[in-house]
Amino acid sequence: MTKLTLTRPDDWHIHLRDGVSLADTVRDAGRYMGRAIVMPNLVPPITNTEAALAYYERIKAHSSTAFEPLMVLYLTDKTSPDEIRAAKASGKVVAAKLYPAGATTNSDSGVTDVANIYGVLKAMEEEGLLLLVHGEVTDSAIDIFDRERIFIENILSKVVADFPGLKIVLEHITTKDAVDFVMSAGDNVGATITAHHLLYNRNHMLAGGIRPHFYCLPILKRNTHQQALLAAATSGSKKFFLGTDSAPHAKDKKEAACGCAGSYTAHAALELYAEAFEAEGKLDKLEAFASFNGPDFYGLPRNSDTVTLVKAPWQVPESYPLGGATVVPIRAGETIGWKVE
Ligand SMILES: NC(=O)N[C@@H](CC(=O)O)C(=O)O
Ligand SMILES: [Zn+2]
Ligand SMILES: [Zn+2]
Repeated sequence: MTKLTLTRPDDWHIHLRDGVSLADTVRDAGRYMGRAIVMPNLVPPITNTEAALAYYERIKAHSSTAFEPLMVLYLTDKTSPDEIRAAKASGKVVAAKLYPAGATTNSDSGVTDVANIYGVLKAMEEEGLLLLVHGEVTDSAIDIFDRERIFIENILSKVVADFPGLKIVLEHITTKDAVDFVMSAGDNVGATITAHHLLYNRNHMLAGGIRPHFYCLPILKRNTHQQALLAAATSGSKKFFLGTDSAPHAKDKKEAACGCAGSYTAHAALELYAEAFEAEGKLDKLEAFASFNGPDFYGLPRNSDTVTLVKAPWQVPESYPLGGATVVPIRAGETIGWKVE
């Protein structure tokens, strides 16, 4: 196949950052994505509706296309059920995000114990606001490669059991354990999968030299987990959908003795997913994953126009501008086989 037309996709998990970076991140995200779930882990985080609406306007000011940001509240130990009701009433906030405190980039104000947000989760269940989850435990005694599995076993399984009416997205899943958990849960539990977790495993990051641009959280796992993610994404199951977790950090913050977590893929998101699906012989399943399953899960309409991917290899630049700095994208200096027309 050399040409593939699909319903316009959406990105159900992206980091657009703020300030001087917005012009660059919004341009990349808005090239062909119809909508994007915009992560709230700014400094300071988006913890209330007023901040979410102000952030929405800042994003829109940089968008020359119909690109529509879908806003997310950042849950803390102090979030109130009233804030959830205000968020829902705004019409712009569609979800709230659980970051276990300390689990990832800018998560210090996150939730220290899910018991602290049970009243909030109840309100979300009643209001129909989705719960998005960074699914990793933060216990320093737990091996970093086990943190997603243990989170599912010890925390998420209980939340799912206690709130059967709450729609939950386990974000950026990285393990066979997560695939199995989501598959065995009810229709109210789904998951996003990144392009980089489909294309790479921890060997790409660590064998033959350490490659900091592959370092993201949850961390790339072994090949058997990558295979489970590929099988899930291309299975046709409605539970799995596109969320790039494109998470830019300036080049010097990545290429450092203690580098930041996050990989940039918004320059070529659909193109990278197409490669992964093609390698599996499952390009016919890309449209459901990229354009149908996300809106269906969120209860939003599918986009009505299309985008076309063509087989036209191109070389990715060594870096892209990011505010006054630069970001090194996934596949920098190398070739990608597909291009969106
Ligand atoms: N994925 C990452 O490694 N980093 C994200 C945060 C996140 O999504 O966990 C970021 O904001 O940089
Ligand atoms: Zn995360
Ligand atoms: Zn993320």
